[in-house]
Amino acid sequence: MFTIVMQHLRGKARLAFFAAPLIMLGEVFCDLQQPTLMSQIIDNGLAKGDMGYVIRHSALMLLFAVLGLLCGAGSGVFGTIASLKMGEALRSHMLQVALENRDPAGLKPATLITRITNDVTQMQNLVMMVTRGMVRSPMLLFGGIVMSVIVCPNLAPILLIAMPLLVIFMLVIVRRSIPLYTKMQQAVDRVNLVMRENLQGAKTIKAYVLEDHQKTQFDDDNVNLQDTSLRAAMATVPLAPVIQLVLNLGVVAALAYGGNLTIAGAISDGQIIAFVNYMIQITNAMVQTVNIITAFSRAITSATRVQAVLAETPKPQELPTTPATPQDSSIAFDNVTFGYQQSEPILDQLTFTVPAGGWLGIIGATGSGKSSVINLLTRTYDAYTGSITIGGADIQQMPLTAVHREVAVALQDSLLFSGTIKSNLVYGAPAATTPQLQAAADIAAATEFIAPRDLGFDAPVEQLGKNFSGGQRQRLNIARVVVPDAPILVMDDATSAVDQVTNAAIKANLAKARRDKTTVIISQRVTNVMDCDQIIVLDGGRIAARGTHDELLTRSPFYAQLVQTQLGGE
Ligand SMILES: Nc1ncnc2c1ncn2[C@@H]1O[C@H](COP(=O)(O)OP(=O)(O)OP(=O)(O)O)[C@@H](O)[C@H]1O
Repeated sequence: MFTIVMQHLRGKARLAFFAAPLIMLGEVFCDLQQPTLMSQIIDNGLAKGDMGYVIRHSALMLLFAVLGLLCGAGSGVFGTIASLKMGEALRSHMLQVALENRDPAGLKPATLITRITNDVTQMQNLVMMVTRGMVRSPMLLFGGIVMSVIVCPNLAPILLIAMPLLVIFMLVIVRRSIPLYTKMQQAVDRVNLVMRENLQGAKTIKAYVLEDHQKTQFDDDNVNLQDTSLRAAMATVPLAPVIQLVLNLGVVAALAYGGNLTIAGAISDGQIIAFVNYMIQITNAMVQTVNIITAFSRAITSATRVQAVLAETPKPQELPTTPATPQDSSIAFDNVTFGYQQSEPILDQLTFTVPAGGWLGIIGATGSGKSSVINLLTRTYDAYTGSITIGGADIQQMPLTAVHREVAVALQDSLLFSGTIKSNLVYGAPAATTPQLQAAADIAAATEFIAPRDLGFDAPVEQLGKNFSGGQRQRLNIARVVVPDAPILVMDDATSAVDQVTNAAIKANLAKARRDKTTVIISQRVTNVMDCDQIIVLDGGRIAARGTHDELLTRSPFYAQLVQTQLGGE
């Protein structure tokens, strides 16, 4: 946990982290002066009727109080800065890990969100408490004990009995509470997951009239969260009252025993009052220590969960000493075999080539492996056998960014981000000009719904593109992928939600814009692939047939059947 905190405290934040406890030492020093000064006022001022002594020492008490206040405020400001900056750096690091992770299966969004928000907040709380309390509490505790023994050694045995009992009690409670806090964080994860699914699937839930069912399920998870939170809180509840009780009994013992000693003339009234005051300071310090330990136990659980996310950091890509550079935009798969789980091959000994400027169509039943081909081409997964080259360059020998510059992919799931149409279209080419955006929108047949909007390309896009229809989102997605004009364009079922007429227009526009540029069309619609130079029919991860549209009509019963079903007698 300390490593994570220190790694994310940089520059001024690290300075603030160390400055806060140092300044806090000033407050502790000032606080520790008060009981002694009070005792001196009673014994040397009031008892002897020396009002000058009383006034001078009262002024000194006031001075220490003001100095202590200033030190406390300064320490608070520095502690807050350290805590906020650490949280900011840690959140941004975790988000970066999540974004760079090439196998998103390891990081489920719901748990990731809880970890980035809730768990980081627990760690921030700890930083805040550590910077203020870590010095204050032990110093007040230690200083209080030392000062009380110095001021009134006769009453020291009371402390020697009370303190060890309290320390043992605290350790037992903390040991019990840590596993409970782990369970509580898991319950928060579960509530987040269910809430996220319900919000995302709101339409489906309504369509199946499942509102009550989903609500009951959510209530169950909520009750579970409440139970675990309550049990975790209950585990630490006895701490403060027990500490208070033991130390109050100590005060009573000090007054009773000390009273007898005063009568016997062994100690003065001022010494008893100072001792009792130090005991109160010790009590406060112990309660603060308990709070810190509770925050520690929560933060340790959170740190473990945060560490699990940071551990997903992709290993830095080992760049080849001489990176391969594609000579052109041709693609070659040579004997490629791949499975998401090693035991189950999804692609089996796949071999095909697309010459530079060629158009390849890939068609096949659902689950036949069409998208997996593209997952390999874009290096989303690397664990395959055989070789894949672009322009003669092995993609394993190319930096990932170079692969992504070569290959632009329009996926079926057209995810838009909140912002404007323009901010979405320039994702792959930040310097794109308005005429370039206009040309891309024309190709994607998106101009017809962009132009009528008051702000045109500056029109707002809501979260996930909710203010556009499914087909419109796909058209914006196609425009976005066309803007950078990559050497290789892949359309993976990218027009599945677009109507037939618009689909035909997009197809014609693309054919014109990318006449001599390598293009791969993956589709369930025969019309989308039938004009390609070469069409591959995939079946269970194997190439069942290949050829032109006319050739496949005779070579592939599956293709012929598709044509018959989709085009009828045409
Ligand atoms: N990330 C993944 N982890 C595990 N298995 C996967 C993953 N992605 C796909 N698969 C499996 O790989 C097989 C091929 O999936 P793929 O998405 O390549 O098929 P597809 O032909 O594109 O299907 P569709 O036309 O339905 O999009 C399927 O059986 C699928 O369940």
